[in-house]
Amino acid sequence: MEFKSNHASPVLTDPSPLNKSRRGIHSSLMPFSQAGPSFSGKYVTVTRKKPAKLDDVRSNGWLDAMKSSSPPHKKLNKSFNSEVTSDDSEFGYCCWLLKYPSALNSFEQIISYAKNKKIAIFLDYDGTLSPIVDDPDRAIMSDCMRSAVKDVAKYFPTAIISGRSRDKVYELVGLTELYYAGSHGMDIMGPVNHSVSADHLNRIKSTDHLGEEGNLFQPAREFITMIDKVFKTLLENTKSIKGAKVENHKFCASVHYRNVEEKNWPTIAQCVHDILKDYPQLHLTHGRKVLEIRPEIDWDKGKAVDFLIESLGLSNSDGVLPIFIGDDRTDEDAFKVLREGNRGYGILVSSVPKESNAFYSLREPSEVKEFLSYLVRWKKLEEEEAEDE
Ligand SMILES: O=P(O)(O)OC[C@H]1O[C@H](O[C@H]2O[C@H](CO)[C@@H](O)[C@H](O)[C@H]2O)[C@H](O)[C@@H](O)[C@@H]1O
Repeated sequence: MEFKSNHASPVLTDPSPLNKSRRGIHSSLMPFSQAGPSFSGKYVTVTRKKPAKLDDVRSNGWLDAMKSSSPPHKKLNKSFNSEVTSDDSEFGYCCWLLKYPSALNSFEQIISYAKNKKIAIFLDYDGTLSPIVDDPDRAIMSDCMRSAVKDVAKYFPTAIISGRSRDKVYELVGLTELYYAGSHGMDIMGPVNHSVSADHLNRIKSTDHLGEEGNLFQPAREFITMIDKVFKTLLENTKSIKGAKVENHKFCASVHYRNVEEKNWPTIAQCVHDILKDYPQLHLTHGRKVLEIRPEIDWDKGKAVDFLIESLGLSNSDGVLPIFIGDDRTDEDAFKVLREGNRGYGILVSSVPKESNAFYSLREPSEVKEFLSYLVRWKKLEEEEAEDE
């Protein structure tokens, strides 16, 4: 079955830059002219920055990228609900499942491949362990999810790799038995007891939230001051845009537009563009209704997965099966690393069809919880059987 077509395709193709060659926002995409005040004739006229024609922005794909960056809210779906629409989208989803089968329905297959292998679990936070909500500060993980993650970490080395700051994600998850990587993997606290190759020069010994010794790896250390400055400027420049929210993740900064009226999205884009113009050492990535400014270094969630696998002493082995579960564009880097090396499974969490480097899919965080519980049950059983033998 062909999923991609120009019309009425069930698949949301992703027009945003997943690859590094399309980083940043070209100035032609911006809504305002860059010219300053001009003076003419006998009257002094100040040329106001003019909003660009929406059509220009649209034809360049910028607004499309912003729009397609997250599925619509459930509450919106309801208000526009019609049986035909929901049947159509359900059909589209079922077709999509042929390409990205449900990890729950494919569980037997996954564990048959995992037999005699050591599974390592990598989890994204927002949209994977917690549902997507309007206010990023209210993205709370349920108690059942917390206990599912806690259980899985008893049996498998488990790490959370989030776009949020490491401190923030630890605060939200609150489990001491995991490894945490914040800022899209630019801030990793890994285990200390395994040797890591010498090229990871930014690795230093440190203590974790419990005061335990760990290996702290921060490849973008020199950007901390710059990101803080960028965060403050963004805060100032977006303060008049209703609904805009800026976050400082220490090694990257985010500008949320989920709660901003669509007509103001070009203004958000302008603010981000202005920053990128001033800081060529930074670049843009897209998340779910969020623009993120990151250091221009060769590091992402995929590299973070590799780093953690090595830190855990699990690299260089056919006996390891890494599984990464995530929901947004930044998770694609990790899916890609696992797919390219044929090393493990990426599982995309999505309730709508979209192109991905993942192998399997789960519809929403509740299915993630179920999948983690399946893994625990299977492992327990395997251990009990081994004891009986
Ligand atoms: O890598 P993640 O753990 O998935 O973090 C990615 C971003 O997550 C947060 O934003 C997203 O979730 C919010 C709460 O549900 C939602 O309001 C927002 O629209 C989403 O983009 C976080 O606030 C971002 O800073 C992270 O980069």
